[in-house]
Amino acid sequence: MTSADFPVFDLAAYERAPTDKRRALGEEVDAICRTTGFLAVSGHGVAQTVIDDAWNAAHAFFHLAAEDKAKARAPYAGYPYGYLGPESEALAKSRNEDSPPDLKESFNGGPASVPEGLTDEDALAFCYAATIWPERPVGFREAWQAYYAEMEDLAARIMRVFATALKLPEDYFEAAISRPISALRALNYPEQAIAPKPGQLRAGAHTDYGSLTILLPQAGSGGLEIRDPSGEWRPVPPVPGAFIINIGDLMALWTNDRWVSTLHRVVNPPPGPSGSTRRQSFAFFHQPNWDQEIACIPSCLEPGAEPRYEPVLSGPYLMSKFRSTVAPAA
Ligand SMILES: O=C(O)CCC(=O)C(=O)O
Ligand SMILES: [Fe+2]
Repeated sequence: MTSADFPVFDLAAYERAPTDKRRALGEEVDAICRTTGFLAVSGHGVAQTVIDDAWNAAHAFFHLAAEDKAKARAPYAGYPYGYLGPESEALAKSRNEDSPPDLKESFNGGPASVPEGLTDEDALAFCYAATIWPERPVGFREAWQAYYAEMEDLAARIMRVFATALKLPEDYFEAAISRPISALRALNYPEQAIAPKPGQLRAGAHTDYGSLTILLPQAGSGGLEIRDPSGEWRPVPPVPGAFIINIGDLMALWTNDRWVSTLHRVVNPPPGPSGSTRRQSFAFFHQPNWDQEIACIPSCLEPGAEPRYEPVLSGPYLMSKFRSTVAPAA
């Protein structure tokens, strides 16, 4: 692992390594997840063309006229997929903090198919709801789905690293993520011609809700910050050729807070012509099976200690968090 300011984990090197070396690398990941849970992953093997095609498709979508983007709009507030227009979400509300809406718009898509035999009505109405695809740009859906599939695969590989880091068998999480309900979100943070309201950010401070998030911030961009263990806000740099990974609430719950689901946010660019830059990112939110119970992993419990949290179900937990962030119509 190389580490200047920010840890970079070489996934290809890990996967090539023999068991004892994997354990040693896992210990480094454990140390990171105990402090911030944010690291860069290189050696991921995702083809650059897949990344570029999805990135360019999202870029073209966000540059359509507002009425064209609106054709792919989510049909009602709280619907998870399709286009969510400007100021429709306030992430800080997921932590019961009243906040103006985030200065962003997004396009969101869910799992490619519904698992056979799934009948849970909430699951069907929420995470298996249809993605509202835009008609333009041409090829958007194909590029999106190719990137989504790569992210799902990468997330499963990282979950194997996490199992090793927790000194568990590598396939420990496999059954819990066999029918994942992950979501991919393309984010556009527009140029800020008008000054933000007091307390209004590009993305308010929040933790992510699921198992792990795979972020691709725009190359060379700033704005993403994490609150480090000392309580200071610290920038997370985009790392060329790597994805930024962070763990979410379910990993903290699973590990009884051995690992931290770190607070993060996207701050506004400095005012003025040079600072009013648009920023794009991709966030893939990996989420265990809808009906998977997430409870403290026995080996994460110190002898004599009690679990800190009641178990939750992956899907209903995600749904309640997501719905808590819906901003009232302006
Ligand atoms: O855009 C980014 O870099 C991060 C966005 C984020 O944290 C989120 O949407 O959960
Ligand atoms: Fe986030």
